[in-house]
Amino acid sequence: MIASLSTPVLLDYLKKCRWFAGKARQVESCMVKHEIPVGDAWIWILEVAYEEGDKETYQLPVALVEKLPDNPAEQTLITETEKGLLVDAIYTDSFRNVLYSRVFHGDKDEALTFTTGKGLQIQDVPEHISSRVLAVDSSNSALVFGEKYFFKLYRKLFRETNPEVEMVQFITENSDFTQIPPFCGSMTWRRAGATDITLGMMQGKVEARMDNWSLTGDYLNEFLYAVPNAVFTIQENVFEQVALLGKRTAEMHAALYNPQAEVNFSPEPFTEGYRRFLQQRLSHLLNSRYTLLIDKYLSLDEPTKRLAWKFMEAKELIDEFSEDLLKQPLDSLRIRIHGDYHLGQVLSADHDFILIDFEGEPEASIQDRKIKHSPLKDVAGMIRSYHYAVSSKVFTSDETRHISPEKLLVVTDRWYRLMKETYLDAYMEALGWPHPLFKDQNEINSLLLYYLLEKAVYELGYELSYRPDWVKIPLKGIADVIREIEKMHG
Ligand SMILES: Nc1ncnc2c1ncn2[C@@H]1O[C@H](COP(=O)(O)OP(=O)(O)O)[C@@H](O)[C@H]1O
Ligand SMILES: O=P(O)(O)O[C@H]1O[C@H](CO)[C@@H](O[C@H]2O[C@H](CO)[C@@H](O)[C@H](O)[C@H]2O)[C@H](O)[C@H]1O
Repeated sequence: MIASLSTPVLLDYLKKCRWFAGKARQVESCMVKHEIPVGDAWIWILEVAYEEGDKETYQLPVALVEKLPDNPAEQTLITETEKGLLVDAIYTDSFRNVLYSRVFHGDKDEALTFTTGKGLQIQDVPEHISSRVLAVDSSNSALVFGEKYFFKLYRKLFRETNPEVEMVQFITENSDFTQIPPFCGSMTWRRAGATDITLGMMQGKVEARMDNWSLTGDYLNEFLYAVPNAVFTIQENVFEQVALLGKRTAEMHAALYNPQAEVNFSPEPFTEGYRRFLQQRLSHLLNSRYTLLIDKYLSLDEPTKRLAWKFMEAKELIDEFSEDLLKQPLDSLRIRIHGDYHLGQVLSADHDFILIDFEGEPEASIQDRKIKHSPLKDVAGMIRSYHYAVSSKVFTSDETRHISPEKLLVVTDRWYRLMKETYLDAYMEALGWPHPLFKDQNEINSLLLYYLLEKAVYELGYELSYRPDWVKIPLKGIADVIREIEKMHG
């Protein structure tokens, strides 16, 4: 061991890191479980045990240096030791150089296996590649090589191959879909008798102007500016962008629909087991959200309380809807999907969109993230995101502060419905009809409604925990689904 650090020292450091997910939990212990040599640095595998709940495993590359780099990031220095300054090795040139070189050569040793992907260009030899740490607000760390390659160093580790590596590699190697950054390589920790653990992945670097959440926010600013003058106007280019995203989404799903693929990626029917999974997941989500909502009820404002009541009162209706849907025969198909699809996962570059972050839904276990779903789950995710975009904008919009909430709701609902319709139409048109992924329009409608509900219920938990002011957004999404179900029941 190059240095032995106590729990308080490690914890003090971890708390400075954006990627450490345990900040709000009571830590019992934090220790270095493994030390893997990489050049003149080491990768530490940390195990964090909490007073309640499951342990977590994190990756922390470390190096000993004599002096810090100029303008060090806050997370550079871990601690001072007798042997020198212990730093996060991603901030040293030598560690980054070794990573790139080993990906480039597809190098292997006892512990680490590096692979080289199709997107890595043979002329980009390690000797000529510069590197830096990218400052992004992310749950992992991002390194850039030669301004051409983006290396994601996973921080929280799972005892499995990361779904992102599987997805990006599959799309790059088995389709001609070009709207994801191509797979360029990976880094895996391999031990006899244990499952592989993914430590990093390299992809092409995107020169993105912004993500689609910000872009949509800009469109919304223009839109809301006109609303006080009783003008409802959406520029044609906004429809074009939304339709383009629908098309790119369909192309991504077409790339993932591959009947010749091996079992990991081959399409599957709606089996009994999957239906049971869906039902259990929704019921688990609902129960945990009812509990959270009751806990936080008194802190909610009046309009949010009303929406919360609507949700609680609809419990029976929701249960019936999910039972009915999962009892009826479903002949659509399931494939691997993005799984955490929203406007923030879409980068805007060269007047087009690039889709990123295929790690799956943060709350789900790594096994659940690899379950095949109808691609309508992604479609529902993006539709919910348009609802979020317009709803969150009105909280902060100066232009609309004199408009009555009722009037504002009518206007924003109209904006959302137009975006939803445009996105869905473009998606269906690009996928082509009929398509084996969907049996008929009836199944599309029911499944979409189901996934919209599931997503909004998931979001309710996220907002109650992290952004209490936004709780009304998913609650309104749930209320919309309840209205649709009521309509179906006549
Ligand atoms: N291939 C890429 N090229 C350039 N920037 C990227 C690339 N992938 C991600 N990013 C940037 O890094 C940020 C974090 O990436 P993301 O995949 O969402 O990571 P995480 O799962 O760690 O949050 C993105 O919002 C984007 O700004
Ligand atoms: O991006 P992550 O993988 O961390 O996803 C989590 O955080 C998202 C917020 O950053 C959250 O997304 C929700 O808010 C978005 C706006 O901030 C909105 O576009 C999404 O539609 C909405 O779901 C996501 O749910 C959560 O898993």
